[in-house]
Amino acid sequence: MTLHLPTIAVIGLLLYFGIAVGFSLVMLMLRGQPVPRLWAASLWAAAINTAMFGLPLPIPEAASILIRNGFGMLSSVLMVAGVAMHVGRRPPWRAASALGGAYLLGIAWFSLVTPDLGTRLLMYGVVLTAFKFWEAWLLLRHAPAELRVSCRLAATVFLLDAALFLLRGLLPTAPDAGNEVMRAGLPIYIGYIGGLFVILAQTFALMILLVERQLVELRRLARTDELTGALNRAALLDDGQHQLALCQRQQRPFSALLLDLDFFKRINDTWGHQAGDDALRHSFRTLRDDLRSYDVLFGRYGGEEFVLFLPGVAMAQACALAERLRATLAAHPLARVEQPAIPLTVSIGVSEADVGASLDQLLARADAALYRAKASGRNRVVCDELAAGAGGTA
Ligand SMILES: Nc1nc2c(ncn2[C@@H]2O[C@H](COP(=O)(O)OP(=O)(O)OP(=O)(O)O)[C@@H](O)[C@H]2O)c(=O)[nH]1
Repeated sequence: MTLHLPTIAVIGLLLYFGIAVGFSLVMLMLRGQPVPRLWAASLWAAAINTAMFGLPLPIPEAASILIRNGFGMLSSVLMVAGVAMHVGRRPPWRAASALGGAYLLGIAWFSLVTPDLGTRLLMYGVVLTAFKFWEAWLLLRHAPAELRVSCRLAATVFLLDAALFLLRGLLPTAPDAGNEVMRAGLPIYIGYIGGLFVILAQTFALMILLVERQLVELRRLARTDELTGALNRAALLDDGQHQLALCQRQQRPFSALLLDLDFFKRINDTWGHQAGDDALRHSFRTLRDDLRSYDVLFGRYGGEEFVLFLPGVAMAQACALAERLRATLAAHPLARVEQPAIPLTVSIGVSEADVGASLDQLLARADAALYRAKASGRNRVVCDELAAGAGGTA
């Protein structure tokens, strides 16, 4: 098989342009997101770099080498910046540009002052290896827990790419090769053709990173109440079911609080729906802040009702916590700009799960207790009388 560099470069060029176009479409789909934008720009810079490799320009060779390598470095800087942003780090613009700039100075020296293809290839291999290691390190070291799978897969591909860049850099070219790098034989073929496969693998790795992020975001949205940012009813019941089953297996107590804001309709009717929404947000945040030190499930059950599940907590402690929450909200009215604050109170029903009880039964008993709290004047806690040792508190 006879291979020569321009052939490989043309194949790489077609591949890179195809990938750059495809990724730009992905970027348009995910409009507004900076990471796909950086990666699409990186792939375009790599495509131009490859195009200049395969299709010689009518300009002096040294200028062509510098411009070509400039696009190569631009591609690497954009890629590592995108990877850093993807894992929630600040893009390392300065460090990456410094590495790219130092590399370009070296390339200028070894193309203008003492032209040496072997040294340029060595430098290219080493610097690209450094960039790929950097990207893999960012993905492995800083991946958020929920994105770990895709980050590990992508890091593996980046490390493979690093190994191929190192191989290509370290393999000596034939002494009289000139631009005919491929004359060095089979290992060089493997390095360059392997590189083409890794371009594809890297594109899929980038797609996997984006797909997992979108899935995590969709899942978060599906579990979140839009108005308050609390867990929504479906997520609350789902997680509650799971925690209740776990507590029952471990023979630990499990309690539930049903919290209902008092006279909420009056807030809407008196100060408007917007003030009602503000009151809901404020109530949730105030109660959540008071619960920060507890390992609990707290979310919006619907309308002006919230539910708190307390795994491992028995009735007496749950009632004490409910009383604390009631007092906290009563002490924190909704402050408004240049208008009187709106006082807020909450009625709370508390229940504890019996052996083998379902979540529905637990909530029904908390609801019955809440009904009694409302009937006996509101702004109070009632603990389910069926639970052992429990009593109402006002
Ligand atoms: N602003 C706003 N109001 C809501 C929202 N969800 C439910 N509501 C209102 O909450 C009010 C609840 O009214 P009621 O069920 O009569 O309860 P209440 O006025 O709090 O009376 P008690 O619970 O008996 O103290 C209704 O007017 C609903 O329209 C919401 O997301 N935003």
